[in-house]
Amino acid sequence: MSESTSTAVAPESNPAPSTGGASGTPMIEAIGLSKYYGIFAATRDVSFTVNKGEVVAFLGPNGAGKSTTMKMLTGYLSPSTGVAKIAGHDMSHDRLAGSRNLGYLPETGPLYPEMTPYGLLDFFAEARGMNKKTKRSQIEKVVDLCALSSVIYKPINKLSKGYRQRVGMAQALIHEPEVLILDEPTSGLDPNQIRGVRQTMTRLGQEKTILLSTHILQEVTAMASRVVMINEGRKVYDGPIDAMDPDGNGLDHVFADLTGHDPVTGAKLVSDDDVPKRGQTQQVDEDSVESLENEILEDETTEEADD
Ligand SMILES: Nc1ncnc2c1ncn2[C@@H]1O[C@H](COP(=O)(O)OP(=O)(O)OP(=O)(O)O)[C@@H](O)[C@H]1O
Repeated sequence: MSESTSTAVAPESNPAPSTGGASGTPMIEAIGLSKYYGIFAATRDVSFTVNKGEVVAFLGPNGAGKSTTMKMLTGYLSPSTGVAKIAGHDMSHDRLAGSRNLGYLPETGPLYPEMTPYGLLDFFAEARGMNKKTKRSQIEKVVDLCALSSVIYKPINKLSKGYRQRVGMAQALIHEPEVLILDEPTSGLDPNQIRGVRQTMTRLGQEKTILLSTHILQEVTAMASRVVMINEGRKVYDGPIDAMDPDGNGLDHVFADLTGHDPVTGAKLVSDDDVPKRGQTQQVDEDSVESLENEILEDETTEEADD
């Protein structure tokens, strides 16, 4: 796995995408991604890059816009503005080529819950154009990797959440993609299942480029080397985990700080627009300052004339 090469500190409200180091090949690129539902912005101008071999945790509280960003990256949702690229392919215009390199685990788990894991994997392998022999060996491989052999012929909707999640993972891996986008892969699992998924991810992280969303902070240190964090649709941090907490207050504290919450009570402290971005000094709108100065000047001139 390559070292993280991103900048430690984030960004202004309208940042250029992080391009990583000179040798890094960008495999996942979010370039100014915004998604509007009416006037509500689910994400606002989100930009970041994940280079080949990186494992990046995509952090944020509930409703921050993680799934929306991931859906845009995978081509399941069209961005209102911005561009999503997988392995260099624009997912709005060249989704098929991008999808060849991509495995996606949606937050909702595998599609077609009435099928069996075997039926589902066979269906996706077929759709990916595999011949009989390749299909059989790929199914065996992912069933083994995701420890699914005991449930392979049971309907997916009768499986526990942990097994369903593993079926989703197997489906994402069936065509050996270089890039994995995993939306909360451990959500709703018990501690043993979480350990299992983390082990699988650690193994996969040796050779793949992974973006995984979570709001579990332990997950971050266990699996990723870098963090991209969003809050209420905006990117608030992009950098290595080590640089997130320079004062040693703990990741819980940093998470609260970056999302404008009290680190002790968890209560929301300020409106999103007032939450400072890490490394961002308060921006002064020079146009407003100038117009305010002009107004004051006009007032003073009028007063002088009145005198
Ligand atoms: N189709 C939609 N129409 C309107 N609003 C939506 C739609 N989809 C998502 N949203 C809103 O966009 C915001 C971001 O949602 P999103 O699911 O991306 O957040 P998330 O970070 O993945 O949250 P969670 O951790 O709870 O899964 C939320 O306020 C959500 O209610």
